[in-house]
Parts: sequence; C-alpha cells; structure tokens
Amino acid sequence: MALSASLGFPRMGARRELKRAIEAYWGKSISREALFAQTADLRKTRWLLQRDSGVDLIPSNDFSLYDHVLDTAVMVGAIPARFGWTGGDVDLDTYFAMARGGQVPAMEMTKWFDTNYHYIVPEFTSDQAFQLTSTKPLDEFREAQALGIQTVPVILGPITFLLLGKTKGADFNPLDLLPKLLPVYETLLQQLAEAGAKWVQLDEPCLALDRTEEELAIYQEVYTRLVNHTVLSISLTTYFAGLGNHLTAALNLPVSALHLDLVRAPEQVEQLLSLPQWPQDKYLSLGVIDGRNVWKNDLNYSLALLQRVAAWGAASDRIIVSPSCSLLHVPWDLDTEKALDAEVKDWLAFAKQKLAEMEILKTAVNDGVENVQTALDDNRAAVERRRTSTRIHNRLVNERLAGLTEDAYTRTSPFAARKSVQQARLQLKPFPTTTIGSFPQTKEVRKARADFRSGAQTKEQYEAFLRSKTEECVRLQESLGLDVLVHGEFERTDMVEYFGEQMDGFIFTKNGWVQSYGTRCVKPPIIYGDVSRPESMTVTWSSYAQSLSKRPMKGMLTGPVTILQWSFVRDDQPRETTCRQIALAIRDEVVDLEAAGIPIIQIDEPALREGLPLHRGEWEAYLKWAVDCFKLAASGVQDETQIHTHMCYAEFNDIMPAIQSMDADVISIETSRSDMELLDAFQQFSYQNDIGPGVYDIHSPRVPTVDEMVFLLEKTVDRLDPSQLWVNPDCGLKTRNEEETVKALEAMVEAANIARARYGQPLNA
Ligand SMILES: CN1c2c(nc(N)[nH]c2=O)NC[C@@H]1CNc1ccc(C(=O)N[C@@H](CCC(=O)N[C@@H](CCC(=O)N[C@@H](CCC(=O)O)C(=O)O)C(=O)O)C(=O)O)cc1
Ligand SMILES: N[C@@H](CCS)C(=O)O
Ligand SMILES: [Zn+2]
Repeated sequence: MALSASLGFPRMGARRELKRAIEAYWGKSISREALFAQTADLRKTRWLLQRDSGVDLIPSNDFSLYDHVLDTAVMVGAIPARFGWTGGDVDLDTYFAMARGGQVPAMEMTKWFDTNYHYIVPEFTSDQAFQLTSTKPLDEFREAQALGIQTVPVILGPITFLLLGKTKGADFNPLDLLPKLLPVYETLLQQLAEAGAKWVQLDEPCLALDRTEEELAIYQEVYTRLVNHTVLSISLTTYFAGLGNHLTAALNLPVSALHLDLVRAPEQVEQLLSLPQWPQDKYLSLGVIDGRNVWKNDLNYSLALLQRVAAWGAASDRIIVSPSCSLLHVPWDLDTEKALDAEVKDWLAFAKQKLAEMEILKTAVNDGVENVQTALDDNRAAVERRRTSTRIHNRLVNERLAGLTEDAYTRTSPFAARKSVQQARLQLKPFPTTTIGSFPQTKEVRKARADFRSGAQTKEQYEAFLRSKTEECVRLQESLGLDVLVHGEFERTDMVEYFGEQMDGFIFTKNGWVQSYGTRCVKPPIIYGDVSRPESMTVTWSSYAQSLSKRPMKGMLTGPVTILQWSFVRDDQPRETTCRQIALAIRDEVVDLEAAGIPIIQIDEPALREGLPLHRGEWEAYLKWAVDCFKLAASGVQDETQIHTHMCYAEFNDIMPAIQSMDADVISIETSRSDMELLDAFQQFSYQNDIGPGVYDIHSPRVPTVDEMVFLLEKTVDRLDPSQLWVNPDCGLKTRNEEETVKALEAMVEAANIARARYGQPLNA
C-alpha cells in the first residue's frame, strides 16, 4: 500500500494560538506551565487533524517554540558560551535569549533557504563539544503516543545542521565536527527506538544544493553509520530543489526512504524513470503537492505522475504521497476564509486542504481511481475554471511591458554625477543618519486598525489617528537629530501586504498567516492575475509627512522582487513576468512620489538575495531579471532624486556584481548581528555607491550602547571610505516598543556624531 506523509505542519495554529501563548509568556502574563499546557493543546490539535485526514506518517518534533534549527542546536548542546550554560537541561529563558538576546546579544538569524522563514544560525567553535541535552523529540513522540498516535519524529539531519551553522574563531570546515556530533544523533535514535518509534524523518535539504563529490561521500559515510546504528527506518528528506546530478548518489544512501521535491524539480521523475531499476527496497516519497504555494493541486496530473512511477517500479507499495516540503510555509486552513472572493477561493488549498488532496491521491493509487472519481472530476473542473477565468489577464499591462525600451532600465547619469547633484540639493552632513522606515507598530496602532476594520472606528477617525502618529514620529526624529526622516509606516499592516492590497491582480486572506520568525507571522498576498496599480499608493502619507518638516523625507516603497518573493505567486506564467508587472506599478509610484516633491525614495529589496535559485547554475538568469525589475522600478526619476534600497538577512558576497548593477544611490544593509562581516564583500568588490551598514540589531529588545555602535562604525571605516557611509539600524523598527526605539536611536545619533568628529569630511557639494 502507498503511504502518505505530511513532512511537517504549520505551528502557529488556525488562529495563531502559539504566537499569543509565547508572547503572553514573554509579557509575563502567563506562567511557564500555562505555556506548556497551551502548546500541548496545539500539538494535539495538529496531530488529530492529520490523523483524521488519513495521513500515515504523521510528524512530531516539527513543532517549535521558536525555530527548529535553534531546537537542534540546543538539543546537541551547541550553546554559545556567552549564554552561560553549564550543562543539564537548557532553561526556557536561555532558549529564548539565544533567539532574542537578553544580557548578551542574540544569535544570528537568517533565511531558511529561499523561504521567508528565518532560522537561528548555530555557532560552532573548533573545540566544539556536543551532548544530548534535550528530550524534546522523545517527549513529543511520547505525547502523541499517549493520544494513541504513532508519529515520525522529524530531526534536522546532522550534515545540514552543521552546514547551516557558522564557525566562530578559527576558520574550519563545520563538517569536521561530524565525528563529535554523530554519537549524539545515535543516542537520540536509540532513545526514540526504545520509546517505540518505527520511522524517523531526517531533513537534509542541503543535499539538494550543489555538493562536491567529497561531500556526497560524507553523506554516504554518515548515513551508513546511522543506518547501521539504528533499528529505525530513516526517511531522508530533501526539498526546495532537485538532486540534479547527485540523484543516484542520494538513491544509493542506505536509508529506507528518500523524499524528492517534484514541484520544484519535476524533472526528477524522468531522471528516476531512466534508471535501470527501482532503488533497492527503498520507499520513494514523491512530493507532488506544492508545500510552498496555495494553489489547488491538479490531482489528475499528479495522479498520472504517481502512476507512472509506480508502474515503472511495479511498486505502488513503495510510494509515499507527500507535499513537496513541510507544510510549514502555507497557511493552516482555507475554510476559515469566509470573506474571500468565491471565484478565487475555488482555486486554492491551504495546509488542511492539502492533506485532503494527499488522501485522494493515495486512495486512487491504492484502491483505484473509481473510488475517488467524483473528487478527481471536481478537481479537474476547478483547475479548468481557473485556467479559463477572464479575471487573470490584462491586455494593457502586457502591451506596456512589451513596449519597454532599454532606457527604462537606466538612470540618466552615472552614480558620481548623481551624488553631487543630490548632495547639492540635500546638504547632508557626513555619516547621515536615517532609519529603515517603520516605527513601532504598537498595540495602539494595531488596535486602531482592527477597530477600523471591524467598523468600531470610521475611516476619518482612523486616518486622523494615523496622521497624529505620523506627526509624532516626525517630531521625534527631529528631536533625536536624525538627518533623513521617514513617515513611520503606521498605515501599513505589512510592507508587502499593504502594496498588494492596493494593486489589481492580488487578493488577501483574513487568516492566511505563515510563520516568519519566532512568533512573528506574515500574511502573504495571493497574486492570481496580471498586476497593475489603479492609483498612487503612498503619496498621500509621504507628502503629509514632508509637509511637517524641512528635513528631507524618504518615501518608502517595497521593491518588485520582494513583493513577488513574499507573496503566493501565480504558477501559470514565469515568475519573471509577474515581477516585471509589479516593477512597472512600483515605477509609477516612484515617479508620483518624485512629482510630489519627495527628494529621497527607498525601494526595499530585502528578499532579492532570498530569491536566488538554490543551484548556482540558475543564478545568472535570475539575477538578470531581478536586477532588471529593480532598475525598471527605480529608473524613472531625475538625477537629483536619491534612490535608496534596503536588504536584510543576507549574505552578499556572492551577489556583489548584481548589487552594484542595481545602482541604488544608497543601500542600507543588515550587518550588526554578524559584526560587520558582510561589509567585507563590499570592500573586496570596491563597491562605489553609498552604504548604510546597520549599526544595531532591531530584532532584539536589547538597547545597544553608544560604544558598541561606535565600535561597529570603526569597523566600517576600516573597510569603506567615510564619504560613502550612512548610519542606520539594520532593519525597520516596527517590532520594537517606543521606549526601546527612542533610547536606541538616541544612542545611534550620538555614535554617528562621534564617528563624524573622528572621520567626517564634509561631503563634496
Ligand atoms: C522585514 N520582514 C518582513 C518579511 N516578510 C514580510 N511580508 N514583511 C516583513 O516585514 N520577511 C522578513 C522580515 C520578517 N520580519 C517580520 C517582522 C515583523 C512581523 C510582524 O510583526 N508581524 C505581525 C503581523 C503584522 C500584521 O499584518 N499585522 C496586522 C494584523 C495585526 C493583528 O494581529 N491584529 C490582531 C488584533 C489587534 C488588536 O486588536 O490589538 C488580530 O488580528 O488578532 C495589522 O497590523 O493590522 C505579527 O504580529 O506577527 C513579521 C515579519
Ligand atoms: N521599510 C521596511 C523594511 C523592512 S525589511 C521597514 O522599515 O520595516
Ligand atoms: Zn529589513
């Protein structure tokens, strides 16, 4: 019999119960015991839902109070010395301090592959020791067992865990730590087997990235060792990319099951079918349901694919029907969307609906198509309704794109010439200070918006409130002595959702939350059709803010690549085409802001790096269109208008030529958690344009000291010319509270003044 596996389920709960529980614990309004009780309820709900949907291989330990990579680091005792851990169980508050900072800085956080999920980066020293410190996988397995549910513990595989980490102090290959790490995995597997587990899912997404022969040999060695050591059946899970040339090497690993992402890399099917025979006794987990998007699966297509693979191997009993990856990256349940446009809703499936899709496919494989004929026919009709809908295409948008010429992608003059006219206009001091855009989205702000949405506040009341917050924000920035001001982004729920809400071709959910990091969630808009901008989106707020101050106001926009990357994107045309459509809409907004007298416009592209394909061979093509889209958005203005961009959580080393070719006048980047290491790339590349390296970590509630920031600024002047430098936090301030924000910005301005006194040359007019 074919089986089904869900690989992982959203953690937050249908109503973001996890977020509320953890934030209540942080706010000291519930106890640790209450937090444990509430999270146990949530785990139970998830397991029951999956059991009742017919899933055979139900995951456990896919749940986390913050992040599963952090859980793994804690589990193996990789706890950086600064957290003062002396052995034994890791206290919950130490766990949260590792993620969020406390007395000492938090660990770094970065993107989980090409998703909008962020993980905490493990830190390894060359003398790193490991020990099993946590019983979390075992506890969750037993918890489910007590409910009568046999689960598959999900563990981050040892090789991916090490490859995702960062070495501290001496430079060494983290894989050198495997001999010390593997005994911990062996003990864990043994404990799970003793508790009654039969399967364990070891996630090794790094196996699907470009890997050397030497690394593939390490995979072979490690998995041979683990398999020999355990009675558990190991399911090795790859996702987000195809295995490419090392599919055979992966199939030769002595594990019981190998999972393939057939949505991202459908060509793996042909690769498989060209093999002489079914790989030994292996189960193949075929990821045919998109775990990264919200479109209803074309079940007839997927079934044909499953049947081809089964027929090839005469092995329907060796197939596991699964999503392409964990369902962590899609919202919980479409059924809660009562207000969603009915036509588009009919095209969608969230996590719960994807479980039902898996069940239909599994039943068709096991019991014959006739047992699910109605479901398959209904699905075929829905897929056809979407394909032929008149709401998808907009002739004007496509004609405009087709008519673009080269000059739409280039500023009038080169950077040096622009810099001097901009300086003549802006008269900025050396080391100009600014922020990344958002100011605290306090409870008060969110409540006002919720009241407006529920009808408890009128539009006039809500807008008056937003104006008062904006004015307060402008006055605060003036009094702090910031040089380039922002309006604070109080009117925005989210930097992507806000723009999507105002463009055609998008729809919105009420509850389609997806975890971004820790308790923070995003509600990605859904792009279902051609994108256009009916009217200006930000001009009113930026103009209002500029009218309040003589200092330059920075208009704030989200860039096309980021809007694309953080939305659920239509899958019926290339992503590039959708991105170019968004770029045109943003270009119109940039031009409107300029016409309204806004002298500086920031086009945020924090997701540009995240969108890089996981295989290097595909980078060039992606970077070409991604940079084109940014330039299309940015190049409609005169030389005297200063274009900024902002990026966070990214390694820039390998995309420097692309960043330079974006040709933004100023780029602000996240660097503080990595001690300005990222600037090395800018230095090595002799980056020409201006840079604002983030001088403090906004994700931590900890207020940075002046000295710390001066120290970081000194590192920047070691690497870059002082006349290139701006001073800013490393991302927007929306998650911070007002008190933290004021104190941190006060210190930042003081640090900038110190840098100015030490290194500042007047900027050339
Ligand atoms: C910069 N980042 C972003 C990413 N992706 C995005 N799409 N947007 C980003 O900004 N990726 C990389 C990083 C990730 N960083 C963050 C930072 C902060 C958040 C965040 O704060 N998320 C909020 C939700 C934001 C939102 O949409 N809020 C709405 C709804 C608020 C709400 O929950 N309302 C309550 C009622 C409120 C009341 O009555 O008090 C409710 O519905 O129950 C809004 O502002 O209106 C979060 O809380 O998780 C995300 C990613
Ligand atoms: N302008 C946005 C960028 C976040 S990446 C903000 O300040 O929140
Ligand atoms: Zn940012």
